[in-house]
Amino acid sequence: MRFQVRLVMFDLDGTLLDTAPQIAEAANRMLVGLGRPMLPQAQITSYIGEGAQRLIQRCLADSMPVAPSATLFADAERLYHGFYAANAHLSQAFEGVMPALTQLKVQGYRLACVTNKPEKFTLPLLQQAGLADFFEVVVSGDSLPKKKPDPLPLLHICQTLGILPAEAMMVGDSETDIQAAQAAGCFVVTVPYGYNQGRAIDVATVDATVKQLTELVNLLELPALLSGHTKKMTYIS
Ligand SMILES: O=C(O)COP(=O)(O)O
Ligand SMILES: [Mg+2]
Repeated sequence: MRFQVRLVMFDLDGTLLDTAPQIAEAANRMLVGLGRPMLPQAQITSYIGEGAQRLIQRCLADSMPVAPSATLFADAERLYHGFYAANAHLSQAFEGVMPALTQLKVQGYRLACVTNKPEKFTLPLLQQAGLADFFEVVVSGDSLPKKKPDPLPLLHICQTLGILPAEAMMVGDSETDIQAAQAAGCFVVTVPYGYNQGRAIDVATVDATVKQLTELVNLLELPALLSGHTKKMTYIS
C-alpha cells in the first residue's frame, strides 16, 4: 500500500520562526530580575524545544545548585512570560517559509502547526508573522494533556482533519519533532537551521531533510513516498 502525503504539520520555533533571539532576551531579563547572572544566547537557544517551563527550569538550574522552590519558579515564569510577551513579535520567519506555505496551500495540502510553545504566545506570533491563516489547526504545548515528543498532538491534528497519520508529514527542527512523528506513524522531514538542543540532526533517523521549506514542494511531488514508513524517502537535499 502506498501513502500520499495530504497533511503537512509544521513545528514553530526553529522551523517557521527564528524565535531564539527574543526567547534568549526574555530569559536573560528574567534571570536579571531574579538577581542571577545572564547566560549566552547560544546556551539558552539549546534549551528551546521542550516548552517554556523546561527552558525556565534549565536556565535556573545553571545558576543554582538545588531545584527552585515552587514560589521561585512561579516568580521566574511570571517574569519570563511578561518579558516574552513584550518582544515575541520581533521574531522573523526563516527564508522560504512564506513562499513554501503559499505554494503548498495552492497545491491543496492541508496545513497545521504543532509547537511546544505555550498557547498564549503561539497564535499572536503566527498572526503577527502573517502565517496564521495558512493553518487549519494549531496545537500548542499546553493545548492537550501531552506535548511533543508524545505523539498525541500530531494524532489529534490528524483526527481533527480526518487524515491518516500515514498520510501526514511532520516538518521540524529537533529530535522532539522526530520522536513525535515516528511514534505517531507520520513521515518526518527536518530543517538544519533550527535549534535541536544545540546539536546537529542525525539525518539517518529522518525521511528527508530540506535546507529551506521551499524544497518541500518538490519533495512532496516525488513518487517515493513509501509504504509502512520503514524505508527512507530517497530525497536528501
Ligand atoms: O517552546 C519550545 O520550547 C519549542 O517550541 P517548538 O515545538 O515550536 O520548537
Ligand atoms: Mg522547534
